[in-house]
Order: sequence, then structure tokens, then C-alpha cells
Amino acid sequence: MNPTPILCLAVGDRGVLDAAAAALPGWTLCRAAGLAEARRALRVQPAPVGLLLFDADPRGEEALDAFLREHWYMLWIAVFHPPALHVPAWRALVHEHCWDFHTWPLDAARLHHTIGHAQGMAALRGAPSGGDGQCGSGTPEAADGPCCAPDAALTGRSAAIVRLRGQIGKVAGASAPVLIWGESGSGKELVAKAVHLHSPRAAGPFVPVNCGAMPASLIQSELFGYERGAFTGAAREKQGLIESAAGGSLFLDEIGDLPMELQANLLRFLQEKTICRVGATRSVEVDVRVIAASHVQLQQAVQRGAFREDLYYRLNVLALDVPPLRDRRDDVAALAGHFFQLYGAERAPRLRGFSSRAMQMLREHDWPGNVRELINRVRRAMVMAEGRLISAADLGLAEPAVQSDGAPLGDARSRAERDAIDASLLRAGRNMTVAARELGVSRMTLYRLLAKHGIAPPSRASQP
Ligand SMILES: Nc1ncnc2c1ncn2[C@@H]1O[C@H](COP(=O)(O)OP(=O)(O)OP(=O)(O)O)[C@@H](O)[C@H]1O
Repeated sequence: MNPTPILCLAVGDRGVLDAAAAALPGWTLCRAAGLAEARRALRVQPAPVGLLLFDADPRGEEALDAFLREHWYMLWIAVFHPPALHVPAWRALVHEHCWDFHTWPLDAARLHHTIGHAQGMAALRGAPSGGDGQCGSGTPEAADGPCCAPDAALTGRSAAIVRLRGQIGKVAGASAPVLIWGESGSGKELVAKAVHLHSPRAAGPFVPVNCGAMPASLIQSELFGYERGAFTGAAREKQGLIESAAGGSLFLDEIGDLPMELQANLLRFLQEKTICRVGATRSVEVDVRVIAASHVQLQQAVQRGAFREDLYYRLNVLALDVPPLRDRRDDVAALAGHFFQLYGAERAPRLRGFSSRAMQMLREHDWPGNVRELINRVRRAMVMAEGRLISAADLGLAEPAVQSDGAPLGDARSRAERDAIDASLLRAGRNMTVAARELGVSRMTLYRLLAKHGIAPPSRASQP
């Protein structure tokens, strides 16, 4: 018995399932009478290859088209009654989504051969053959199959990620604060979520707070809440973010940006497990685990006097380092495949994966913007690509053409400036604050430079 399951989906009357089973002894068949059953079956047991078994009068091509778009990573073999192949809608659907087709009555030997061939192809391109919850076994040319792991699953099998997963498992069980360090876009928030989801608090809330993005004047009342009448405009009492994380975890991102006076309040909370709302006379007990993250080494901030040493030691009980992407290049192919699948709905319809050259460039790139930069490049390429495979140029990673046009130095400078701005905005996910910081200019200057080069400023929606 071949253990890799084949999904058999009856399109119309379910009687076709028995006919297929009779023709395919020796294969593990997973039967689904209709799309809802097929979706359920694939969630439990992914399959690399599927049979679309059409009855004599198939209907519902739009729903089937949507289903096949969702499950584009599978290789589909259609089995038709010949007249259906004269219906333009079905012809188009088979042409768009199917790897091969057969007609009723089944030629068992031929179908057996086709399925074997399809499974071989699926194995080559790394489509899922079982629910091990891992992504990233694909070959360079193809995208990986779907990730069946929970929300905060870290894609990757490099030694660095395997080590990190082990550390997450250990710190999750403890109750002490966690301090996560890593470059911008490397996955600190994802790691924080993973700690929460593996902890006994998983059923409680996970409340993220970006200390760097919140105006200093608001942080106190946002974190600790306030009583009615505490200040002008406080018409009603308001629970703070710490209280709203009760029973769960509070994720303090960019903790290094927390103003000094609030560092003292946070320290008190960590020591006493109580908070006092702004304007309140009594403090209340709150059961929250703090997970903090920073892209700057806090120890240096302590030495500069910008971060309280006592708070640093309180937070730095369980430390996790998220390695930059350039130090785990083995993960790049798996991550690219994962995002290709995750954002599958945005892709051009005929797109099937990455060219070998594109994969090579992905592996060689230095990733200053880390995983976030990879996501941005893959998403952009998925929209812009015109062929069946994403090219290095679609990813914005083709080698720059040698400048032999004898352009004056001023033009060359201007072109270089524009390229640097474009690249930085791309890495920063069009976040002006992050891009300006990376380029070493103020936000105002960056806006001026955008105008100078005729680059459209990012929409407000993409700003924090
Ligand atoms: N190993 C991974 N597997 C899958 N997705 C990942 C992985 N690492 C990061 N990501 C994704 O990359 C994006 C950036 O990650 P995240 O926001 O966790 O980074 P960060 O270090 O917190 O960034 P910042 O410092 O800018 O706050 C997110 O969409 C996240 O889901």
C-alpha cells in the first residue's frame, strides 16, 4: 500500500468515489464528497496530489475554481465524462489548475502511472506529504507547501532556529520575564508570541505594546490606565494595557525607548506585581508575564545612562537572541516558500514558484531588513512577476547593470540616492520612521527627498 494519501474529491454525485476506489487498489485514498469535506480532510491530512472526479453533469465551477486557487500547491488530476470537456468553463478550469486529465471509464493502468508520476513531481518540489507541521523542504525552484503549524510557528530548520525553538520551549514553562534581542525585522515579536503560546498562559491574552511608537506623554496612561477625572478629558475610567493582559503576557517591544520615569514604574510593577492607575489612590494586583524586546543592546543603553540598570537586570532573567537572517541562510528558501504560500491570494494566477537564479540571489543577499525585507520582496515579486516563475529581477535582486552611459557625476549620485531610498523603503515595509532612521536622516528630510526624486510617499495606513 502506498502510504502517501491521494485526495479524491467528488465533483457532483459521490458515486464516482467508489468507481475511483475500485480502480486504485494499493493507494491510500482520502475520500471527500464536496468542497467542505475536502477542506476538512486537507486540514487534518495534507496530500500532495488530488483527483477531481467529475460526474456526468458537473456544476459549481466558480466554487471549485476558488477551492483550487486555495490549494494551488497540490497537483490535480481531473477525471471527466468526455462531453464536459466541450464546455468552455470546464476546459478553462482544467487548463488553469490541472496537471493532467483522464476520462471515464477509467483506464486503471494509465491512471496508476499518472498518479505515480504526479507524486514524484510533488516530492521534487516539496509539496506536503504529511502533517509534520514543518515548512521548507522544497527544492529551490519551487515554493513550499502550506505551513500546518500554529500561528507563531517559526519557519526554518537551520541550526540557529532549531536552537532557538528549544530555548523557547524551555523559557515558556517558567514565569520570569523574558528579554528578546534581535535586529529589526528578525522575528522578535513572533518569538514572543511563541513563548506565550507555549506557556501555561496560552489561553490568556497576548498584548503587544510598541514603546517606540507611542508618544511619551501617552505611555503612562496607556500602560497603567487611569481613573475618571484623572486629567482633562478623562471622562471615564480606562483600563491600561497591563491590566488587559491579566492572565496572559504583555509584550513590550522596543523597551529601550521607554522613558526613564516609566522605567521606574515598570520596575515597581515587576517587583510588586501591582499597578496604580493614573489618578488612583490604591494599587491593584495584576498577574501578567512581561516579555520585552529590543533591537539595541540594552547593556550599552545602561552604560550610556539611558536605561535603568536595575530594570535591565529584572528583565534580563531569561534572554533569547534572534539571529539575523544573514546568519541562517539555510532558512531563506523555506521562508520564501512559506511567504509565497501565505500570500498566495495576491499572486499572479500562473505563478508557480521561484527560478533557480532567484533562489540563488535570495540566498546570497545580505538581508539588512531581515525577514520583514524578505516578505516585502516576495510579496512585491508575486504581484509584479509576468512569467510562471519569480525571477531575481522581480525580487529586485538582479545584479545592477554596469554604468557605461558616461553619465555626469551629478546624475550618478542622484541615481544612487534614489536607489538607496527605494531600497530602504522596501526593507522598512514603507515605514517612514524606520527608513529615515536607517538612512540617517530625519523624517522631514526623507519626505523632501521623496519629493525631489518623484517617489510617491507611503500611505498613512502603512505608518505606525
Ligand atoms: N522564522 C519565521 N518564520 C515565519 N515568519 C517569520 C519568521 N521570522 C519572522 N517572521 C515574520 O517576519 C515579520 C517580521 O517579524 P517580527 O515583527 O516578529 O520582527 P521584529 O524583530 O519584532 O521586528 P521589529 O524589530 O521591527 O519590531 C513578521 O511578519 C513575522 O511573522
